[in-house]
Order: sequence, then structure tokens, then C-alpha cells
Amino acid sequence: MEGAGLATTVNRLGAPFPAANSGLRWRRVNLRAGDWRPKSPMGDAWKPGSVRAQKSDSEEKSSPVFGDSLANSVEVSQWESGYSYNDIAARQGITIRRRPLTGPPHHYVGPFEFRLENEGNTPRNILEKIVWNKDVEVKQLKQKKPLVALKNFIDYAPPTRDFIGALRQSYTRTNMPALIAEVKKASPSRGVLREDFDPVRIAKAYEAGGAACLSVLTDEKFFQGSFENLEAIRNAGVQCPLLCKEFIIDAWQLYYARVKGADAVLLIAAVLPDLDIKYMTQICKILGLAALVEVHNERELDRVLGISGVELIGINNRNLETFEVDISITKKLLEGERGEIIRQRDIIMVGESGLFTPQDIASVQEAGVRAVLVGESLVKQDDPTKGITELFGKDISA
Ligand SMILES: O=C(O)c1ccccc1NCC(=O)[C@H](O)[C@H](O)COP(=O)(O)O
Repeated sequence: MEGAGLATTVNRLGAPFPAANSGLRWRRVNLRAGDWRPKSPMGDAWKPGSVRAQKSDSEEKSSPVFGDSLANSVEVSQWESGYSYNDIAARQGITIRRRPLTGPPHHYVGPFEFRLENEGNTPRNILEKIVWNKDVEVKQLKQKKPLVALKNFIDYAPPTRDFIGALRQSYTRTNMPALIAEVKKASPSRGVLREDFDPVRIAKAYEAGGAACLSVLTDEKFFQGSFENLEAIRNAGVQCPLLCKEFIIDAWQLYYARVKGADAVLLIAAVLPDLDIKYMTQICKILGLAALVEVHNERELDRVLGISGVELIGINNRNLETFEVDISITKKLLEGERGEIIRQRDIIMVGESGLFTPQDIASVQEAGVRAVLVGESLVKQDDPTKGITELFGKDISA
């Protein structure tokens, strides 16, 4: 990735340049109504005289009910620290950068348009690519449905169900990890998992097999999922609480998930800085959503354990940057002092990815998880209900 390469019209992501990582820093200034403020590197344009201009710092920090002002926590993080979003993330060991704002110089030769690609404006791995694409998607969706409008729809959304309660109940009932069964058509690492994909049929089969909760992929571009699938499953009368499996980068998405019938959302520590996780967890509580905070290594787990109010943590055995899967990661992270803290706080741990056999389930249970999130090994089965019994080595439906 060193140096600049030349590529034709590669603005598929609309990837702008230079960026938050271009050395541009945001400094704290005292604004008065009418002051001009440039567009922040990650967020919407500052509106003079908007609610933030009228609230004190302490009110803002402690009050997620100011949904509109806190909805873009990227802006808040930058605002409070004086550092760019990517600076803040990098200090916390996060390697996933946010999409830079403006594109590199375009060069026209005859009918062709060229663009310089370099390390700053090209995603470095699949997770970064997904996040950059999500940034564009969310910006467009937000224009169509601004937060103020979205909030009104919450009154018409079905009530949330107790996601964490369902996991606890199932664990107590079966004495085995509660199952979060994933409705996933495709993934970047495995391609299409099931051609004859009927999300409602699969969801009902999972429920019949004893799943405590379901995870529904909503990302379209990389997983061939959709919010329509989530809504359809909810409207089909499936009782299992639903996790909206989405790449959340903006608090607006929490409201959107709630409106579309989700009971829980995923917050990925490899993508979100601590302050985002903190605010988003608080917003989730207000919305009645459970937050599954996902980690992959010790540093991420330590960060998440440092954030108060986290009740549900997933250990993803899959490295989302390299696709490598290793289920011993769950054990490694739950050993020693970390495991002790988790037990003391009664946090529910979820073992995620790469679970195919009863031995796999036993190994993560032994490590200390009380729930598992399983996609591929179940979704590929002709009969997913039977697949659950085979995966657990016994019928967990009764
Ligand atoms: O699965 C991928 O290829 C992937 C790539 C980039 C980001 C996320 C990705 N997957 C999300 C998941 O981790 C899984 O869907 C989930 O944990 C279930 O895993 P599995 O049982 O192995 O299907």
C-alpha cells in the first residue's frame, strides 16, 4: 500500500480525501449562535444555534436523551477531545479507520477519469471496506429519514422483547449455552451459504429447534441481508428476540434498528471507540434494546470491561480483518482475572463464529460462555431444526 498507485474511476465508495487522518485536528472553540463552523470530518454540518450550542458540557456528556445532539457521537468525541476521530480510535488500538471526507485529485485524460489511490483513501481490509461503505449508506439513509422523523416512528414499532432475559432463561433451562441462531445468506469469507434462502422459514426452523434468540444480517452489500428480512421475521410472529446484525457506526442506526423491530444490536469494539460504545449503550437502554458488544482480543475486552453498563459481550473467534477463525480465542480471553471480573459482574458472554460440533460447543461452554452465536453450520442445513440438535448433541427445544 506504500506510495500512490493509479486507478481508473475507483470512486465506488465515494471515498473522499484528505481525511480525518490527514493531520487535520479539531480544536475546541467557544461558539456563539451565528458563529461559523466548518463541516466536521465525520459528521453533519454544524448548525449555529442548534441544541448543542445551548447545552452545557456537563449536560451533554451525561445526557443521552439529547438524542439529536448526541446522535452523531463522532462529532462529540472529536469535539470533546480536540482530536480527529481516527486519532482517538488509534489511541485505543483501533485499526479500522473512518472513511476520509474528500477524494483524491481526479485527473482527466480524454474520456477517462483517473484517481490516485493511496493508503489514506483505500480500505486496508474487509472490515474497513464494510465500514466505509456503511458510512455512505447511513449518510444517504439519514437524509431520507432524519433522526427527528425516525423518532416519531418508534411509537408505531412493536415493543422490544428481553434479549438478555431469553438467553438467561435458556441457559438455566438447558444447562447448555443459549443459542443465538443466525439468519445469514452470505458472508465475505464464505460467499453464498444458501441459495434457496427463505429468512422466515429459516427463522421458524431455528425457533422450533430451541434457539433462544435470532441474529438477522441486515447488511445488503456484503451479506445479502436486509431490514426487510428483519421486519418479515418479526411480523411472521417469531417469538425469539431478534439481534439486528449490522455494522453500527452512528447512533442513528440504533433508532433505525428499533423502528424495524430489533430487540438487540451489535456494537463492534474493533470499529467503535470507547465513548461511542458508552453513549450507544446508554441510548440502547433508553430504546429498550440490548447491546451485544463484540471483541476479538484482550485489548478490546479490557476496553469494554472499562465501560460501565455493558451486560452482554461477544467474543468473535473470527478475525474480521483476516477472516481467520480460531475458537480457542474464547478460552484465551476468559482465562484469569478477566474471567473473574466477568463472573463477578454477571456479564453474559457469547462465543461467536466457527462453531460446528458438540465438542466446539462444549469447549466454549467450559471456557465460560453462557451463549453462542452460530451462523454457517446451521444455515447450511436442509433442516436447520435438526441441525441444532446435531450441533448441541441433544434436543434443546423441550
Ligand atoms: O463472516 C464473515 O465473513 C465476516 C466478515 C467481516 C465481518 C463480519 C463477518 N461475519 C460476522 C460474524 O462474525 C458471523 O456472522 C457470526 O459470528 C457467525 O459466524 P459463523 O457461525 O462462523 O457463521
